[in-house]
Amino acid sequence: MVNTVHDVKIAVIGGSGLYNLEGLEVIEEVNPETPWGFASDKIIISKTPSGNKIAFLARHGRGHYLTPTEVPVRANIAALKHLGVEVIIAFSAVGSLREEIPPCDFVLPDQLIDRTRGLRPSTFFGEGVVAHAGFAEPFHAGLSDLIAKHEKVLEFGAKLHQKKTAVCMEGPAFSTRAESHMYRSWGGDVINMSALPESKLAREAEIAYQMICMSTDYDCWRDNEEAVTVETVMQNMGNNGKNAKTLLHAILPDLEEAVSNNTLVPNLKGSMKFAGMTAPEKRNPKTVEKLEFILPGYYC
Ligand SMILES: CSC[C@H]1O[C@H](OP(=O)(O)O)[C@H](O)[C@@H]1O
Ligand SMILES: Nc1ncnc2[nH]cnc12
Repeated sequence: MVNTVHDVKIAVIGGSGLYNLEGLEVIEEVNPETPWGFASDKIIISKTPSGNKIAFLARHGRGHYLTPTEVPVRANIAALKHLGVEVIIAFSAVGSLREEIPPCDFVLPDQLIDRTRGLRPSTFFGEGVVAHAGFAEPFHAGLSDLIAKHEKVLEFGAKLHQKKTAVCMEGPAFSTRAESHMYRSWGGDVINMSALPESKLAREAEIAYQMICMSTDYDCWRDNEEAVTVETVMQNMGNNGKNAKTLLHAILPDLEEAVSNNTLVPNLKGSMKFAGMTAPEKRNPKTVEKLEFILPGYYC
């Protein structure tokens, strides 16, 4: 039941300090109702320089009125999937847990540690349809490589790091110093409050998902230094926001080509077809109907 009227294959999710995409012609704003409710805000559909469509969604809403815990992530991912989205580039402001990732550097994590507290619905399944998505590699290696090729466009001396581990905490208060040290001892490189369940739900919806983390602070593990504040985060988001837009414009041609030729590896299409466990006669018809919105024909 992919929405052929819209047929938008690429989406961008903007986080703290990134509430729009500049430099692209806006075509329309849509707000589809999903079986999991409405998205954080209207989804803005724009035209790329090559004439393709691209969707933008502000994770916390434009004006930032949703805490990380309150973001309706299932509705966000379902709404994007329903528009036809196959690829999500998700931006996030993160704290750095490593000396070598100063504020303004960008990070493409390939691993993730879940420190959310079970307050966020984190699956489209349950209620009579059981399925288990593979999540050993929580981000998309092909997308990460495609993005990393464009590191040179970053300004303000920013570097781009690949193959790092993100920690996703519940928030909204920041970590204690003890927690920050613990995350470092676990191998965490950056920390945010948004990578989960966004990445997991994208995987369940068979959407290739890569988060672009933008370092804004050193969290609070540097013992004699001031701990992270919203003020520090937003100060650094000035430069980060500019770099985010520059990077996005730089990767678009390659991304559009990869999506239209279906060359992104791994190819997630069809991956959920064989993830289901529930016998057809035992499936709850109401849940089956909801799942038709994102994975049409898979469980009916
Ligand atoms: C404003 S600092 C904490 C806040 O910033 C990040 O948001 P996003 O990932 O949407 O850029 C982090 O995850 C927290 O939600
Ligand atoms: N230090 C931090 N902890 C969690 N989320 C963040 N987002 C930006 N900086 C952060």
